Amino acid sequence: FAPASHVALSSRSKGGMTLEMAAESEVSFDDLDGSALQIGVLRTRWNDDHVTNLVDGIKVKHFYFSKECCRRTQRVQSKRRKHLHQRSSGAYELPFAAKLLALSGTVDAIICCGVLIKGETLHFEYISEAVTKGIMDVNLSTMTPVVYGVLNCLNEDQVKKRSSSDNGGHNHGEDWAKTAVEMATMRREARGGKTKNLKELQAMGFGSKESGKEEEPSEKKERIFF
Ligand SMILES: Nc1c(NC[C@H](O)[C@H](O)[C@H](O)CO)[nH]c(=O)[nH]c1=O
Ligand SMILES: CC(=O)[C@@H](O)COP(=O)(O)O
Repeated sequence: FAPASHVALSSRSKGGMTLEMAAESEVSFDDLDGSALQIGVLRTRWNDDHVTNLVDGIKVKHFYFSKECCRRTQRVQSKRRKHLHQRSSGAYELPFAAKLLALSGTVDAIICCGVLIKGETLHFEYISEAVTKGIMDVNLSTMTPVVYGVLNCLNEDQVKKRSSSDNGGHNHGEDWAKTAVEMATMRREARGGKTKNLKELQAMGFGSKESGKEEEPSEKKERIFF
């Protein structure tokens, strides 16, 4: 096989060897329209600067679909600021916050955004595994798409190459935003255009069997936190 320096940046996994990074996105998406969707972004305060870069990447792609969409989304964002952007302390707290947000019924998809960097102990391995599993659990137990926007890196250099387009890097937040829109659209289509499905909520212990009607989120209801 060729040494890393001889291989194009975008062919990271060829020949079973580990290359330094892939600058370009390795996945393509169809044209997406996120204008009617509410995407919740949960981010950590750990590794604040890197996570802020990732969230900036998410916003760029979340709002890029059209100018009209951009204006509308920003309006919704300022009205529902709390729904769209919440901070948790560390990555370990993300699945819990995501479950709360999913069960609030106010969003079509969630992006959990954080950065774990290996230290001296096994802490990194345990937290990474728990967060990965926790986020998948929230996906399936709440039937809300929760995007895994967590970088698990051995050093800060690896983080920089994946959280910023500077110096030939690629901001993964851009792909996470597209993934959220794609999955939220898939969920809406599966539900015939509705945000909430009463049967699903009942299966999770929410909603009332008597009402017999599908509930849509109400802006007037007092909500704590989300
Ligand atoms: N070291 C990192 C952490 N550690 C904190 C944990 O996520 C958690 O907040 C704590 O164990 C309390 O439950 N978090 C990150 O997001 N990134 C790190 O590099
Ligand atoms: C990912 C971590 O939590 C890590 O920074 C902890 O560091 P250490 O293993 O040196 O305690």
